[in-house]
Order: sequence, then structure tokens, then C-alpha cells
Amino acid sequence: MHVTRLVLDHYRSWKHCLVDFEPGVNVLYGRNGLGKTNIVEAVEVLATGGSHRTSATVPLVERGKKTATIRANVVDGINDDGNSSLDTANTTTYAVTLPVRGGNKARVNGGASQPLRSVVGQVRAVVFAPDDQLLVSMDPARRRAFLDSAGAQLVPGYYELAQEFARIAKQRAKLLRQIGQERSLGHGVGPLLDALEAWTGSFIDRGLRLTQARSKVCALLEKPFVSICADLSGGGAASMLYAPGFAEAEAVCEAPVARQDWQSEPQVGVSVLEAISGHFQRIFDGEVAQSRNLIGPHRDDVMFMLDGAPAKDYASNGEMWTIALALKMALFTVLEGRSAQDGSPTGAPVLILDDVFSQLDAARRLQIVEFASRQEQTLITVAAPGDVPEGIEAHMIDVHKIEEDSDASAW
Ligand SMILES: Nc1ncnc2c1ncn2[C@@H]1O[C@H](COP(=O)(O)OP(=O)(O)OP(=O)(O)O)[C@@H](O)[C@H]1O
Repeated sequence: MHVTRLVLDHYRSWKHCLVDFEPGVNVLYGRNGLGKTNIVEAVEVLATGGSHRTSATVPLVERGKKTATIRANVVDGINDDGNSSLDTANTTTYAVTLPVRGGNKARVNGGASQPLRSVVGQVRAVVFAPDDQLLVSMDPARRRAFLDSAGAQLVPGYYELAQEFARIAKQRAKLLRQIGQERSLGHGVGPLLDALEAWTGSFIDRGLRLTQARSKVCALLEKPFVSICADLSGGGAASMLYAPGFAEAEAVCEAPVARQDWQSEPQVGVSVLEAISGHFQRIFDGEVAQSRNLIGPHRDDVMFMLDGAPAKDYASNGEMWTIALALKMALFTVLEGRSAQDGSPTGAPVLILDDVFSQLDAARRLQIVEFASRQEQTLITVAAPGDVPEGIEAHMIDVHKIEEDSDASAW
């Protein structure tokens, strides 16, 4: 698939912006701070429902404005001559509305407004960013964000489930704080404890579904990750291991997971549920004292191993880059290979290389350029045209020349 036109209104630094892309490699160039990343980030938001740069909607909206919009024409398929298909039946128009307050919405082909979550996964994109290396070395939140972004595109219902779990986790933490406050005042907390029991039930239920869905995401990525990593590094043996924040749920992860399982009852034995409930009882005082949920998928992690040692602690910078690149390439490969059979869209995802070249050594630059040149569409951002490695044939877009106030009716 590829994006032919992108229009942004009040999106980050852009009051209005209209960009036409071609199939193949597109290079957006311009000085620092001009808004290049903002443009490609909008494609990521359309695809995954969020940005790797922020978990909130507010920063995506131009400061002082109430709503940002992203509109895109997306074509599924290219002609034999490599040009964008002229068959308008292949073109889908998406319009995403991101309000500072209220839920994000989307329209497809001018149809009824629906929650953005219904549209997430229809457009697919994989972003390589300058801080990808930190995926390996930094805190687990980055790895969970990656899993969520991958899951939103790989697993039907994932985005909705992750949002629901986050809402329940927030509510449960709020109750824990209330219980602590009332207790410290010497008040009775009976009704609050009843409410906590109900929220804990929902937390475990949705938490286990999310655990299963993330386990599925890791299982899908693992094989291509291992093989791509070996290719990139010239033979180093890498592996990845999902470490659920419900330690008791490891058995759930090993079970084969059917596509619908996280949308119906979590497929777990009574013993797992009892073990998690028992764990919650044991840590009750600690949770109240800290006013937060101490176990659950909000503490999930993914361990990357290189030649038998944890990459986080032992790998060099270059090796961490190799792992990060292999992970993103694995996601790309899995998305590309998804067939319409399971309701997934067909066609390769859009590849986004946001300012990555300056971070990579010559060998890894070559590997990623080679990868990009094989894809249906790649969007690259660089500060200057000369920053693009040699040998790439590209449609060059001077971001400085994008007319901020260009006529919105041109859409
Ligand atoms: N919500 C917002 N409202 C207004 N401006 C914003 C908002 N969010 C970010 N910006 C501004 O957008 C500008 C451009 O950011 P962007 O990351 O797209 O630049 P860039 O062209 O990719 O630069 P670089 O080459 O340095 O990476 C920044 O100056 C930032 O302050």
C-alpha cells in the first residue's frame, strides 16, 4: 500500500499542509524543526492510532487549537509499471480527527464518523526512528509501546483492548489511592473494598487477554526477528522472550492462542486465575501504600538476548542497533505477509525512515537502504538532500516549499 496524498490541519507545527507522495522512495528534506517528522508521524498515527513520540493526543494538536485533522488517500496496490494505481476503487480516503478533549474519530471514504480504534490497522506503517536503539537499552515502557504499536496492526481488536485495559488500570489505581486516604483518616473502607474487588476482576480479565495478545505478537515476530538479526549481524544468535507482568500467566502464553480469544473469554485455567487473585491479596497493603497496580501487563517486558546474554546489559551500541533494526524489519515482514484470510489488509506497509541515517554506521545504513529500496513505498526524512545515502532513486520533497496556507479545497 502507499499514500498518494496527505493533508494536515492544525497538526503539531502545521496550520495546513498538503503533500503528494509517489510509490517508491520519497525523501522529505529541510532544516531542523521544519516539521518533517510531524508529517511522517501523521501517517503513523493513522496506521497505529498513536505516535512513538507521545502517548497523548494533546501534543499532536497545534498549540492553541482544539482539533487536528489528518487526511490521507491510500492506494492498495501499484500498476505493473510501478506507478500508483489509477483505479480509484483501490483508493481509500481516511480522515482522522484528533480533539484536545474527547475521543479520536475517523471517517473512511466520507462515511459516518466512528471511533479511531475501528480504523486502526487498515493502513499499515512501520517507523524507524533515531531512538530505536533505546528500545533495547532503556526502560520497558518503550518495549511495551512497541508491542502496542505492532499489536494494533497485527491483531484485530488489540488497540481497543489495550485502551480498555489502560482505563481499568487507571480506575483501579484511583480506588487504591482513595482506600489509602480514607484509611489514614480512620474511616471505614467497606464499600471501596467491594468496588476494588469488582475492578480487580476486570483488571485480571482484560489483563490476561492483553497478555495473550502480546504473547501472540511476540510469537509472530520471533522467527523473522531471529533470522533477520542473524543476516544483519553476520551470524550472531539473537532471541526475544516475552516476560509478562502477570508472572503466573506464563502458562497462558504458551497455549496456542486463536485469533478471537482476547475478544471472548480469556483461555486460562482456574489455577492461573486463583494464583493471580492470591497474588493480589498478598500485595494489597503494598498497593494501597503506593496507590498503584503492582502486577499486570502494564509491567510487561520483552527480553532480547544476544549469544545467550541479555542484550540490555551486554550488547554494544552497534549490536543494539542491529537488534532494533531486525525487530522493525521483522514487524514489516510479518505485516507484509498477512493475508486477507484473517481479515487483515493486504499489501506491504508504508516504511518510514525518520532521520535514521545519521545514527547508523555505513554497514547498517547500507542494510536499511537496501531494505527500503525493495518496498512499495518509503518515506524518508533528512535535514539535507545530501544526507540520503547514494544509490537511492527518490521523489524529493522540499518541505520548505510546502505551502502552509495552500488552498484546503485542493484536497
Ligand atoms: N503541538 C504543537 N504545536 C505547535 N508546534 C509544535 C507542536 N508539536 C511540535 N511542534 C513543533 O514542531 C516543530 C517541528 O518538529 P519536527 O520534529 O517535525 O521537525 P523536523 O523537521 O523533523 O526537525 P529535525 O530535523 O530537527 O528532526 C518543532 O519546532 C516543534 O516545536
